[in-house]
Amino acid sequence: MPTPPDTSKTLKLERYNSYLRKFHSTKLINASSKLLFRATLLVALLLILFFTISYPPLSDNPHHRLHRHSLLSTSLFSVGGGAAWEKQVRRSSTPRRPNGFSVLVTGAAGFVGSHCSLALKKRGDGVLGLDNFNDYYDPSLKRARQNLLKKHEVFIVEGDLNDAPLLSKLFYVAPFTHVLHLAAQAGVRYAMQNPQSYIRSNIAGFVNLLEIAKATNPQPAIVWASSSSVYGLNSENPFSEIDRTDKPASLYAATKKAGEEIAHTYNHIYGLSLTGLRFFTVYGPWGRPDMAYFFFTRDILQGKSIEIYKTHDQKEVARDFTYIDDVVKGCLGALDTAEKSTGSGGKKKGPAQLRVYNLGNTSPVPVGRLVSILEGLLNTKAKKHVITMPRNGDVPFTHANVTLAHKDFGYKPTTDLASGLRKFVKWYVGYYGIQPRTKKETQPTGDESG
Ligand SMILES: O=C(O)[C@H]1O[C@H](OP(=O)(O)OP(=O)(O)OC[C@H]2O[C@@H](n3ccc(=O)[nH]c3=O)[C@H](O)[C@@H]2O)[C@H](O)[C@@H](O)[C@H]1O
Repeated sequence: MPTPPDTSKTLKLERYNSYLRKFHSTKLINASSKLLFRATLLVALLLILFFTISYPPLSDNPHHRLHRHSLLSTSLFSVGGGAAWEKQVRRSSTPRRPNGFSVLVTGAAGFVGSHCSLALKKRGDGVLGLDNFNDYYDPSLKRARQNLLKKHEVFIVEGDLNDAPLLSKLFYVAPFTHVLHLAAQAGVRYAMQNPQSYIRSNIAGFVNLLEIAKATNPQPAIVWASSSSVYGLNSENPFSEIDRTDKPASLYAATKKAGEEIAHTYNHIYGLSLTGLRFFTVYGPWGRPDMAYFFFTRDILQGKSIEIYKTHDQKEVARDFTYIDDVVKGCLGALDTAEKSTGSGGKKKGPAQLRVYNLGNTSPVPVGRLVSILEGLLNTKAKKHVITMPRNGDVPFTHANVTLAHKDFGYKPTTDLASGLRKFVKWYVGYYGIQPRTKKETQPTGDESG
């Protein structure tokens, strides 16, 4: 019988191989588990880091518990410009003086907005600007104002009042104590060309801002720009805050009047502290090119004719022109005396302050006189064309009684039209690089009337 083959060696070898296979697969599993564990840990750490930078703990920022919910529910972590952007928002809005304010200034690249932002920043308040840089007038002027503010460390976020996620994010990132709401569609006559823009900015945008502000915790106090135009066809003289304002002459005026009523509602339901300021034809350096004193200056210098309105009963049209520095003092006075809102997170806790003030110059000047002052300052005779005021929403005259603003925060305008226009013209020729004309160069031209 043949001897059976010796399998003991083969068996041993197989057992050994199987042991080796088991050993290697266990090692492989261990290694991949370790790798998976480390990767998970890294991702977790990165996530923690991201949320810590983007959203400080609520205990650090009690301002917006509600907004955390809305931000999460609508996936708004991506709103704004990331961590560096948020840092800029925080830095700009943080006050540098003890008990300083943190103010959101809407319309910060605008005329009144840029002046107020600088004044607040200079005294140590935190200021964050918001502006949509629309092209109602030359946006390069708004960019120039933005650059000026940047030099003074005021950051302007580019965005629209109607952008609720953006506003929520700003209120979440920066605990504003105050809002100075100056963003608006301005201009009386333009309302006939583009009525919807007045509804979008002055009504829908304002309501959007109030909706966000009322939901914050604590709510900010709000000071906002109303207008002398709310007096409309009022015939009381001078205009006092207790006079009727139910006869607006333009859609612009109607939207500002609507703003005052909307302010009443948010004060009544939610306890928001609201102060409306009725500005009277504000003028000065860095002003608005759509306003008469500004484009009269441009047209006089370019030798173009200008139209001076007279009333339907052949009287001169007059305005209570108010110099920007006086208005800025009024805005800061209103902010300083604004009481805290009483509501929190959308619930009213008690009665809150609701105010309206005239901010005018108390001294109306006919438009013809304004033109004479400009002619003197520019050493140039204007080509005047006097016409009956078109039916464009203009009112014949404005005249402010400022007793209330004086009593409550010491408002006292100190700049007459001639001194204010001198400062404006100095800025204008400097900004546009115009060589001032000497008396000899002046070309006398006859006044044209029509
Ligand atoms: O107080 C306000 O609440 C408003 O003030 C400003 O409106 P107004 O007082 O109408 O200023 P502005 O247009 O400069 O006309 C000045 C004068 O020139 C007359 N005017 C105007 C144009 C023209 O071609 N000829 C002319 O005689 C005109 O009849 C008027 O008498 C802001 O623009 C407005 O946004 C709002 O803030």
